[in-house]
Formats: sequence, C-alpha cells, structure tokens
Amino acid sequence: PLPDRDRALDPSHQQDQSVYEERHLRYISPLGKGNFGSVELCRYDPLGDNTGELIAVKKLQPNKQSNLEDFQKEINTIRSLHCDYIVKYRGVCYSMGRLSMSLVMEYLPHGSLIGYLEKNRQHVNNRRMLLFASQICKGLEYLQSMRYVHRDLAARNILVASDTLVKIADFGLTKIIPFDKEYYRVTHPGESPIFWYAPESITESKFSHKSDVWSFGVVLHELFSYCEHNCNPKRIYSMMTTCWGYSAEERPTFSTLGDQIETSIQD
Ligand SMILES: N#CCCn1cc(-c2nc(Nc3ccc(C4CCNCC4)cc3)nc3c2CCN3)cn1
Repeated sequence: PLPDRDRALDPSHQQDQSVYEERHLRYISPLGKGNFGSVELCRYDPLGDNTGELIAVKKLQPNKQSNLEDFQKEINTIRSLHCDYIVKYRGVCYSMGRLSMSLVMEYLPHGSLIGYLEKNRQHVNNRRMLLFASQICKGLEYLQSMRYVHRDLAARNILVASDTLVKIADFGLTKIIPFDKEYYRVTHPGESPIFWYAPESITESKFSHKSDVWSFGVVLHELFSYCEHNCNPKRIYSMMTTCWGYSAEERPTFSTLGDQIETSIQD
C-alpha cells in the first residue's frame, strides 16, 4: 500500500487533505476523455449536505494499454506543478476493493478551450485571444523551466477557468527531458493525432521543448481561426509560421514568443 494511504487511515495523523475518501465522492456527470483515462465531475461531500466542493476526477481506464505506473507518473507530474496557468492537483482517491486510484483536480467550469470558442465565438475578440495565448505561453515557459515536455499540446487540452483565464491540462504524455539531452525519444509512437506533432516527432519519435513550440503554433492557429480572418493580427500569423520551422533550432523559444505576444497586446 502507498504511504499516503497509511497516513490517511492513521487516526494519529492530521487527515492528509490530499487523500479523498471514495465514500464521500458523489458522481455528477462526465467531463471528457484524456490520455489513458476519463474525467468526471464529482462533488466531494463529507457532510452529506451537498455543500462539498466540485472537483474533476480522472479515473484510470483499466482496459486501455496504459497501466497504473503511467498513471502514477501523471499524478507525480501534476503534483509537482505550481503555476497559475496549469490545472491544479488536489489529491488522490483510492478505491480499496479495486486497488485502483483516481486523480483529483480543481474543476474548471467552462471546459476545454475548443468547446468554449465554439460556444462563445461571437464575443471572444482578438484581445481575449492574445490574453489566452500569453497565458498558455507562460504556462509552457514554466513547464520548460521544470524540464517537462507536454507532448500533447492542443486546444482540446487547454481548459477555461473563467472568461479571462485558461490553464494547461492533461499531463498523461508529459515526459522529463534527461539532464544530459535536449530531447526525449519515445519507444512506442503516441496515439495523438499527428496534426499537432513536429516533423521530428513523427519521423524520429523525438520530443523536446522545441516540439512543444511547434504544437503551440498549432494551438495559436486553433485560437485565431475562430475570429474573423480579417481581424487576424498579421504579427500572430507570422509568429505561428516561426513555430513551424522545419528544424527545431529554427523555432523560437517560449520566452521570445511571450515577448512577441506581449508586444501584440500593447499594440
Ligand atoms: N484536459 C483534458 C482532456 C481530459 N479532460 C479534462 C477535463 C476537465 N474538465 C473540466 N471542466 C469541464 C469540462 C467539460 C465541460 C463541458 C461539459 C459538457 N458541456 C460543455 C462543457 C465543462 C467543464 N475541469 C477539469 C478537467 C481536468 C481538470 N479539471 C475534461 N476532459
């Protein structure tokens, strides 16, 4: 059994608030599917009076080729991230009988950025898009500072916390770049649609901060293809094309992109 489980059950220890007891979890509705798992809206209601908090619970899909080890890596990844532009870890919930576990995260009420843009396209203007782009870029700069490569950046994996805040989510494919290399080579090709993949990720299964930059360019395109083309700031379009440099070295860094987005916001 995991230490957390022992600590949570041991009455002498202050209840570890990051362990959620399954018996107080009230299922509400499905939220979506991520890598290796499905996400559900639940209310954690220990008082049983519907005053508990709403949380997003990601359950491991046992039938998927994934295993508990990959899921534990995803949990350790999200638990180590502390950034306003990355979805927050809340804790874990053990289902004793089935000896499986779920990942508990903050619930973001507006869902994925793709769904939000489809629903709100008429009143999301350029300024709002630039704000979202800048927040995603800051989240990616933070991820890079922790030597993480997301590997599945796409608007479907960006969640909307409010009309002025988006966060990066779904760390099921995230890997740590080894200290002595600039990239991570995966053994099995991923399952994600290749449209967001950099060329070297497709041809050599190589992933790096620069392949995340390529995917960020695709996310910019997803963002800005929702507003009327005529209002598409020229600078954003040229920024996207720099993210799509064929060789990784040609692509800008997230800090350069962040500065360019800030400049566009000032205009
Ligand atoms: N990423 C990624 C891929 C996996 N995935 C993660 C979530 C997720 N969704 C939410 N919130 C959320 C989601 C959907 C709606 C829909 C409901 C139907 N009508 C339209 C709106 C509303 C709110 N909050 C989260 C998470 C993870 C942590 N917190 C969903 N799928």
